Amino acid sequence: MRTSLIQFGVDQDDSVNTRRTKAASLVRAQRDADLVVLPELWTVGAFAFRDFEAAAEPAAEGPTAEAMSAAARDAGVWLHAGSVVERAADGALYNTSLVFGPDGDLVATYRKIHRFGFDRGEATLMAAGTTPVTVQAAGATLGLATCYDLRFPELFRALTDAGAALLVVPAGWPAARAGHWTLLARARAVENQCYVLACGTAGTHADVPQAGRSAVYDPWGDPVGELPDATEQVLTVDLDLDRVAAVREEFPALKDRVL
Ligand SMILES: O=C(O)CCC(=O)C(=O)O
Repeated sequence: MRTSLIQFGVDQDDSVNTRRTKAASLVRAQRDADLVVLPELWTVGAFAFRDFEAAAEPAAEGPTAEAMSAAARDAGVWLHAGSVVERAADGALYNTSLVFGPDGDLVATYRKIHRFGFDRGEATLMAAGTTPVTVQAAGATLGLATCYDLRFPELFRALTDAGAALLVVPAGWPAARAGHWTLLARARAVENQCYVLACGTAGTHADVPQAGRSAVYDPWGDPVGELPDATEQVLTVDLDLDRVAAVREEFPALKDRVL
């Protein structure tokens, strides 16, 4: 399976519409991939809190879903379109990931469970999701998580228990803690014996320099592709899905769980 992680940059001189057009054209350029991934909250910027209200949209029928559905269909790829600021029917905001099939159908949504910011930012502006989500896509079971979720290994264990072989983590992770981003993503791969696809954001937005450093770790924890910095670029990697079962058979640590 070929995956392309688009380390997209949120240019705040652009309108949300322009960002959508740019992201859609980057997705359309990934026709050779089976699964394409975009980062967290790229329509607005994960740290552009003041813009969340204005950028909020319905998850399934909003303009981002429409643009990403068309881009997935045109490219003929499975698309994890990162996340949007979802406005739910009751008016609450969620940080919601969207996954589309190659026919453009929305096949999964995931509301970020762990909100970042302690007593400010996302943690006060958005409601928390409650449900771990897995979805069949591109011949594998994907487990969905978003950015700060990476610090909570119990979510990833639940996704692994639900059959995930690929843990997909779009993020807007700050450069200030770039070491944690790569360490934790790799740890999630090692402890769950899964591929981890960690798709970061490029550049700087809302005065927060981004870590970038998108990476794919295999079920042994080895990096199979890593971007070295936070420039806007695409990381394309071929995955051997049989490697998940092979690693679990060769080193069956998951079977020794007690709790
Ligand atoms: O945990 C961190 O250090 C960063 C998390 C974050 O930026 C987010 O979830 O938006």
